[in-house]
Amino acid sequence: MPRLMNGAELAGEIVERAAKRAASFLEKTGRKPCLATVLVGDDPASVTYVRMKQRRCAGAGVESRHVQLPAATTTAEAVAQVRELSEDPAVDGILVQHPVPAHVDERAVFEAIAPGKDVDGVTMHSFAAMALGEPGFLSCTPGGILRLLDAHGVEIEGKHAVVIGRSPILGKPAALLLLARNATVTVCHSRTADLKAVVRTADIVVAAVGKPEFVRGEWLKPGAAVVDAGYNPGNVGDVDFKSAEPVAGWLTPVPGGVGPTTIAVLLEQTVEAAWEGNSTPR
Ligand SMILES: NC(=O)C1=CN([C@@H]2O[C@H](COP(=O)(O)OP(=O)(O)OC[C@H]3O[C@@H](n4cnc5c(N)ncnc54)[C@H](OP(=O)(O)O)[C@@H]3O)[C@@H](O)[C@H]2O)C=CC1
Ligand SMILES: Nc1nc(=O)c2c([nH]1)NC[C@@H]1CN(c3ccc(C(=O)N[C@@H](CCC(=O)O)C(=O)O)cc3)C=[N+]21
Repeated sequence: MPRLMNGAELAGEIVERAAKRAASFLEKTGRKPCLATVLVGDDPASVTYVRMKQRRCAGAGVESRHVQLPAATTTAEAVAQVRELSEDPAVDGILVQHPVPAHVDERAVFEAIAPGKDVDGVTMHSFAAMALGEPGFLSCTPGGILRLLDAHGVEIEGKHAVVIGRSPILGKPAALLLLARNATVTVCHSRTADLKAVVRTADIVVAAVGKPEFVRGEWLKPGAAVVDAGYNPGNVGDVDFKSAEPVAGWLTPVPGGVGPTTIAVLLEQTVEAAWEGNSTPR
């Protein structure tokens, strides 16, 4: 039986610490740290995620301000909105919910986030910092994944980490963070020739595919640490939990694994952003 990597519990600890720092920020400046969330369109899953983030903020003494833009918003309009938030001294962090509608240039909207407010780690600035191993805001889900591994004593240095998926906010930055910790990293994607054979050699597997129960226990090296970043409709991960459970050494549940740590890192980085700069005393 694997050791379960409990993300809900770890997230609770991270949020508790962030809440204390948010309280002292309030004491010092007379205002709470503030996260602005931007949602373009009304995709029901995105609406749910944004609500979850706002609820977590409220519980930690972080204010949230929501900007809802219609699905027909143009790239220029969305960029202008985000720029406004970037210039607003009362806003400490900005999260633009991915995905935006197909006609909107998501990269352009992300780049309108001021680097000091990129608490979701989606800008080229943050990405470059992760790639170079420089300090900066982490992409939240990969940041949470590293926290989960560390909290459970999973060794990273010198290990073979296989990341399945190479999206800009998940797979690719997860690979960069593991590399910065001296793992030997392989990044797999839809054109990978023999995925099963690669996964078989992994000490650490990060599944970020977006396909329910895609990774099977039979693919795994016995004892591997398996992180399931997938979050598919019906709260189903990208790893087939049942077949992975008898083989893995460590395993994240879905729900209660990577999801809660993602939001915890977002909150932590928002409080950090508030302390670091744009704190205008009232
Ligand atoms: N818990 C959390 O906080 C978060 C969870 N998620 C979840 O993580 C999952 C992935 O999300 P995201 O990265 O945004 O998804 P994307 O769809 O952007 O990326 C999926 C990646 O998986 C690869 N892929 C697709 N099919 C295969 C295949 N058959 N074999 C190998 N690789 C394949 C794609 O390859 P290619 O590049 O070649 O197309 C791509 O790189 C989803 O379930 C999502 O809901 C996402 C963000 C945050
Ligand atoms: N710019 C951007 N940044 C993101 O971080 C981002 C995004 N866009 N778009 C969508 C995905 C998805 N995502 C989740 C976060 C938390 C849970 C989470 O906490 N899930 C709970 C379950 C909660 C429930 O459903 O009750 C769990 O896994 O235990 C899930 C999914 C962040 N995303």
